Amino acid sequence: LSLDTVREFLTREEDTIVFSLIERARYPLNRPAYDPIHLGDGGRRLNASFAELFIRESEAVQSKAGRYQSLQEIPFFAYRVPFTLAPPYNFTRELYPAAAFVNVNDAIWSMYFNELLPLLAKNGDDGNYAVTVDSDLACLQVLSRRINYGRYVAEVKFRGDQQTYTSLIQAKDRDALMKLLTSEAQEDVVKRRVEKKATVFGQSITSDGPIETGVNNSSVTDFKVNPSVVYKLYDQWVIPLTKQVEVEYLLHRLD
Ligand SMILES: C=C(O[C@@H]1C=C(C(=O)O)C=C[C@H]1O)C(=O)O
Repeated sequence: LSLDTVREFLTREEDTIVFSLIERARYPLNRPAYDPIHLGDGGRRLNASFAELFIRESEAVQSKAGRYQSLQEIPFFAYRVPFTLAPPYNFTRELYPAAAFVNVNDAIWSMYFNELLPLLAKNGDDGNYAVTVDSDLACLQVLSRRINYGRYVAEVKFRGDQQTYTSLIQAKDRDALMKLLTSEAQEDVVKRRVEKKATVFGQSITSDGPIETGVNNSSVTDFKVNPSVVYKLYDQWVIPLTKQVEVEYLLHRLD
């Protein structure tokens, strides 16, 4: 584990994030999938939306299949699944055990449904609720993995400067920790790269004609997902939440 390898991991996740957003943007908003009122007895019996039920059941299957044996994966719902069906594997435990539980899945959940989804999907309802919500799950899973990977980033940064981090952790100085782990230059690189990936991955490819790589010379409607929405996703949510995970992890790093 080094700063280079954790940054390579985050870079690769950008591809998955952009493609999962492209998939979700294919479908209209499909609002009935997100409101408990449309399920069961006016929503009173189940008290959950179709999206919640779908995600909970899907995660339960994946939990049984061992998905969450890896600390890189954190479910949105808690499961009491007694055993895994998967072949056993000894995952390397790079994280500090007392801090490994840190995650911001609740914040990711509400950001995704309340802020991002309305920017991603056009108004409309085509009834394809299962495929639509399946694509939500794919987005949520990769966003969760990327953002909660802040634990690994924080572990690397802690090991790289134990003395400074230790005194700030002992002083519980969140602001100073945030400042120390922040690299504005790196954030700028990430945001500009991910916006560019959205312009490249989100084009309709034809057998002739050039591939555009700039945001400025094509109109936004040409792209399968608006590159400025992807920029905004990283600027306002992905990076700030990743840093929040880093700070929370560090605050438990000496427990
Ligand atoms: C993840 C890192 O820590 C912080 C968060 C970043 C991000 O979420 O992309 C980028 C730079 C840092 O401010 C890092 O240094 O790579």
